[in-house]
Amino acid sequence: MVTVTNLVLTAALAALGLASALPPKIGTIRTGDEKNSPNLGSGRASFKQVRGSRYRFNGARAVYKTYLKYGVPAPEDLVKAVAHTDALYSAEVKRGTGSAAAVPINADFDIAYVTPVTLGTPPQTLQLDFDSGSSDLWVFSSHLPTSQIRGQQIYAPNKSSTAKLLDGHSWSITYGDGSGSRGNVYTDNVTVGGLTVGSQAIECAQQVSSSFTTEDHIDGLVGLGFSTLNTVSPKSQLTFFDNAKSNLDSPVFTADLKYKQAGTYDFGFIDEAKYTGEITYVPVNSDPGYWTFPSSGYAVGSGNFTASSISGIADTGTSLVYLPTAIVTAYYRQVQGATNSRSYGGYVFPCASTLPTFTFGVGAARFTIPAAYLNYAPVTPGSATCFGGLQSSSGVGINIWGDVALKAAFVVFNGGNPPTIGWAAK
Ligand SMILES: CNCc1ccc(Oc2cccnc2)o1
Repeated sequence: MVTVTNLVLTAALAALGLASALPPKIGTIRTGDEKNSPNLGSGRASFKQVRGSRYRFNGARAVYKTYLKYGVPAPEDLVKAVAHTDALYSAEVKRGTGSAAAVPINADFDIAYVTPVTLGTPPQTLQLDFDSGSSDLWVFSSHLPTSQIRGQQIYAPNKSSTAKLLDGHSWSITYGDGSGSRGNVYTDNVTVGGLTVGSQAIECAQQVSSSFTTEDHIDGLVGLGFSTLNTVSPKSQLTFFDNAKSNLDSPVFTADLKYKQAGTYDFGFIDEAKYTGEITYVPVNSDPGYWTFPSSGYAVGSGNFTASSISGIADTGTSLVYLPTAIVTAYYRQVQGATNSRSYGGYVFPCASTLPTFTFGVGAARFTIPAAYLNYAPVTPGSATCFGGLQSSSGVGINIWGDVALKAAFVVFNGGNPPTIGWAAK
């Protein structure tokens, strides 16, 4: 790719009549596949020329080349035109997309999903929990006491030639389930599914809570909430998505989470093969920093749909669905043997119970969570008592559409202005 510096230098030489001292490289014309060329060995060779995938016809540059070819100084406005179109093309070349797997961390039930993320130079790959309910990208790191690491992959900034300490900065975060972590901050290159952000803030853990230490399949989180929630101090940092947005073909990421199998997170594009029918978009209130959107109501099993505006957040980092007590009690009234257990901290029922589905509305669209998703897991391994995938939000303080709901749909997180969220069947 021709840099503007090269161009200005060439122009300067051209102006002095010393043209073509730096023959500019125009696009990349890929020659034919030499080893399969039909007439090698006869002392003659011809190569099929094909247009390079990155080739962009640039008229101003073609004219400019003619001036160079005949050693005629190019007029100033032509040189400017060439520089301008090159800059446009280089911006276009930089535009991108990414696509990466979201893999359940547990074979038996979907506690959380992790996605491979490479950090630094040479690349260090960690499995991170993409969390639209928070906005810190933090990792298990070489700055943690070894007593707090139990099998997790760590990021070692001192082993990355592109890592830079964000001097004097720190972070500390606590999640809705009481877990948390804190530490210092570096910037480095971060790549997700082929999409790279240079100088992404990577928050290196110096301390993690016990539930992170015991969760050995999660090496950290990638916050995909709004950057206003970021905890880095004294200067808060941007999320991976906010940093990537201006280079994405479209300012979106999508979640296609699945029940007990790997799904995908896509960045910069909407994959039509991942959903059926239409996507229903509704407004997002990003003020609290979450992807807060209005649901239009609910139905339990084959019962009537109750129209009711429910404000809640789409949170890929939370396993379950947390809704107002009135809705949750209406659901468990239909489940034989269900009780709201203080000892287990929520609604439980005999694992053999037949569960109804749960349908929620987004605008005029309706999404039904299959009964299997709502039988979340035995309260302890092998127990005949199971914990519900739908729980009351009264203790949480906010309604949360976690993975149990998200994996029943294809969800578009549109970071445009204004932000919206789209839901589609799949
Ligand atoms: C289960 N506690 C540790 C843990 C793993 C992933 C997360 O992250 C969370 C937890 C709750 C809400 N949002 C993100 O915490």
